[in-house]
Amino acid sequence: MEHTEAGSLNRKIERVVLAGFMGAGKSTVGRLLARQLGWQFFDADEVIQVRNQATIAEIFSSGGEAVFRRLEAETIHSLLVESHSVISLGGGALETSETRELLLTDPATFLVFLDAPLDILLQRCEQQPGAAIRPVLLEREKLQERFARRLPHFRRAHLIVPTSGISPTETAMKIAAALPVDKTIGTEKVGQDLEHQN
Ligand SMILES: Nc1ncnc2c1ncn2[C@@H]1O[C@H](COP(=O)(O)OP(=O)(O)OP(=O)(O)O)[C@@H](O)[C@H]1O
Ligand SMILES: O=C(O)C1=C[C@@H](O)[C@@H](O)[C@H](O)C1
Ligand SMILES: [Mg+2]
Repeated sequence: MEHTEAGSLNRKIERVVLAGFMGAGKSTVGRLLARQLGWQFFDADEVIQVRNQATIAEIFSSGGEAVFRRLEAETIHSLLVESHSVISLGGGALETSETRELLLTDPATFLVFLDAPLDILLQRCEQQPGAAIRPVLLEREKLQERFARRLPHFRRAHLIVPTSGISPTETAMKIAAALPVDKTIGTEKVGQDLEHQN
């Protein structure tokens, strides 16, 4: 596991956001992590579909990828007001630069990249129901290119968690253990307690 420089700063975290390619485990781990922390859970892909009353496949086929990316960016932006929440992104969300910068610079957001090699990710996706109609999975010849293009964005996350060979529960536990602590508040509290004693 690897913290980037920004990821090792102690600060008050209101939101954990999970990023990674399709099959990385964002939805599975996000749900488990939210339960562990007692926080709310949002899956950006689900929220997009509910708000637009259309499946992702329908949005791709009616408006193309560009329309989907705009709806996706708006949805993620709107979720960033929620506190005590775990938010799982779609696999391509960090390709939108505004989303990327927002998630990396918002002081209350902790961005986690769930990492695994492409062959393992594809095996996981194939085992899931609905694999046959997923727009990005269907464009086989472009997958390697998408993966390579996204990797540098993912690797800027505050925390990188390799997920091969471990379970979703273990992955969620590792993230919970690596969350920054809010030392500032702790110090103030200690200071206040001492003042009361004097
Ligand atoms: N260590 C692990 N962490 C997370 N998921 C794992 C792990 N090992 C195996 N898996 C499996 O991989 C699959 C990940 O699927 P999931 O839908 O959570 O991915 P996702 O990142 O949300 O993908 P998408 O971008 O398609 O929404 C699940 O079936 C999960 O059980
Ligand atoms: O990798 C991608 O580009 C995608 C991943 C899914 O989570 C969905 O957001 C959608 O199918 C696009
Ligand atoms: Mg998902």
